[in-house]
Formats: sequence, structure tokens, C-alpha cells
Amino acid sequence: MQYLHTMVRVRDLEKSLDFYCNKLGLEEVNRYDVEAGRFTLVFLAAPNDIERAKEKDGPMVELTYNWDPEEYDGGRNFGHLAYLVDDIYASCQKLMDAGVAINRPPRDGHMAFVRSPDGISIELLQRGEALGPQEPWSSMENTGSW
Ligand SMILES: C[C@@H](O)C(=O)SC[C@H](NC(=O)CC[C@H](N)C(=O)O)C(=O)NCC(=O)O
Ligand code: NI
Repeated sequence: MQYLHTMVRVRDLEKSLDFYCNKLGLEEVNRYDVEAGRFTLVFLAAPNDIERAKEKDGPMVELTYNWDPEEYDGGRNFGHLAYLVDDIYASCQKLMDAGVAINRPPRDGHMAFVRSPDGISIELLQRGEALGPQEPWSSMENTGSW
């Protein structure tokens, strides 16, 4: 078994593509307009994953846009999408310059959070840093349950 994608439903497809592609840096891999179901699917991949994603063998985000408006309550059970970045400060600066609020700034040079137009939380992690939890759980032994 292999991880393939995470699907998120979006209220405004253009606003979402502007955030995920123009600001966060993902690239569009595939798009399906489904008349019968009245929805559009847009598959996005990070630059490092794009070649594998084109072969349907790489991790992606699947944006689902329902043409008929629906209410999407913020399911607490969904946490975030996480991306590894080469320079977390440069990534956050680029996002801030594009008008994106940094909900959790990278004080520790390790982890930052921003949100999509639909409030989907996006975690940015500095490449080379430990992937474990930081403050305030830094003293917690990673028992795999955090
Ligand atoms: C292409 C493949 O990766 C899919 O995920 S298609 C799954 C399918 N999606 C839809 O029907 C989109 C429109 C629908 N109104 C919706 O909002 O999901 C599907 O079965 N969706 C149901 C689900 O729970 O994901
Ligand atoms: Ni899917």
C-alpha cells in the first residue's frame, strides 16, 4: 500500500488555486470537470513530487469543488497538511509578502503553520530538523502517540 492523496473540499476554486499554487508553491497535475456530478477535481503536487505525481505515483492534494454551494463545517478530526521546506524563514516571508497570515511563526526555526482560504491548516517543517513534536512537548518521549 502507498499513500496517494488527501482530498479537501473548497468553497472557491480560484481562491484556493491562488493560495495552493501561486502562494504555497504547489503545481497542478490533473483537473477533471464532472458535469454529471456537478463538481471539479484538481490534483496538486509539490515541486519535488511532481514527476511521480504525473505518473500517479506521488503524494498529492485533491481539491474538490462542488458547483452547487454547500456548507463545510470545520471537522475537528482533520488536522493539517504538512510540507517539508528548504528554508522555513524564506517560505514564510514569501507567504507573508503574498498576504498570507503566519498563524504560528517559525520561532524555533523548525515548524510554522498557515491556513488555506477554507481554514485548512498547513504545516511547514524545516528540512533536516527532527520531525518530532517541539514545545511544549519537547520533554515528551515520542511514544508514537502524540
Ligand atoms: C478521483 C478520486 O480520487 C476521488 O476521490 S473521486 C471520489 C468522489 N468524489 C466526488 O464525488 C466529489 C464530489 C462530491 N460531491 C464530494 O463532495 O465528495 C467521492 O466518492 N466522494 C465522496 C467522499 O466521501 O469523498
Ligand atoms: Ni480521491
